[in-house]
Amino acid sequence: MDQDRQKKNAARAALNEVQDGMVVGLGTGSTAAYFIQALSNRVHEENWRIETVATSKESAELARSLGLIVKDIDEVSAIDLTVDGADEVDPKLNGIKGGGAALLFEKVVALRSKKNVWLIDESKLSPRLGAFLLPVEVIEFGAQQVYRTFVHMGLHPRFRMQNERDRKKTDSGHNIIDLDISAVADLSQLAEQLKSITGVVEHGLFLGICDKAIIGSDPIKEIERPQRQSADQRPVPTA
Ligand SMILES: O=C[C@H](O)[C@H](O)[C@H](O)COP(=O)(O)O
Repeated sequence: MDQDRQKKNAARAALNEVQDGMVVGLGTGSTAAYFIQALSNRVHEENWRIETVATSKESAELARSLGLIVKDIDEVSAIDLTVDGADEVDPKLNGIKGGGAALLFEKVVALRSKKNVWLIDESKLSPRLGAFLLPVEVIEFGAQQVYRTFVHMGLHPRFRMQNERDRKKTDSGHNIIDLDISAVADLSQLAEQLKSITGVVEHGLFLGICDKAIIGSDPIKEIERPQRQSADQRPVPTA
């Protein structure tokens, strides 16, 4: 089954996770967009009262255009469930995100969510993370200096470009530097190192955050984390 069909399948299956009255975090990207569409259909069919929180301008606009209520994250007291896509996922449900440059808001929302569900197609499952380049969000000021640090760390950095001349800007106006982490042995250590570099805002390693992955194959497969962490047991977003 092609990847697009799998994404749609997973998005439909994720509706089983949603209940009337929930506050739902909306991810970003093509798979999350299928979920937003499916959620909007369900909300209108069932006349549900659902509030959403978006992880990007793109997802907020899509959700609003489909008649969903989109709140600012600071207007809600809790997020019951967040449904998002991912770029690469290992068997322990660690993942790489940020292929669509939305990793910062995605991580803020995910770490405040009671449950995180990722929707993927089979091609994104990987025995070990590192096939996908790791996106790192850095402030524009001194970005070239941070880039040099990544060179010294042997991470073969490259600035994400919008076009031939301009660097890609995130929703927060930051730059993205993509890193080759295929040779890195300890990803938790790398995550800590990255967070300790001044100028780095966030990285796309999502370790211990996802509770369930839904793979949109035929039949649908699900991988669940055995012990779920509640939102307040998760590391705070600065960790
Ligand atoms: O920044 C973007 C996000 O992390 C996406 O969720 C991720 O890139 C997957 O996107 P897609 O569903 O389009 O493959």
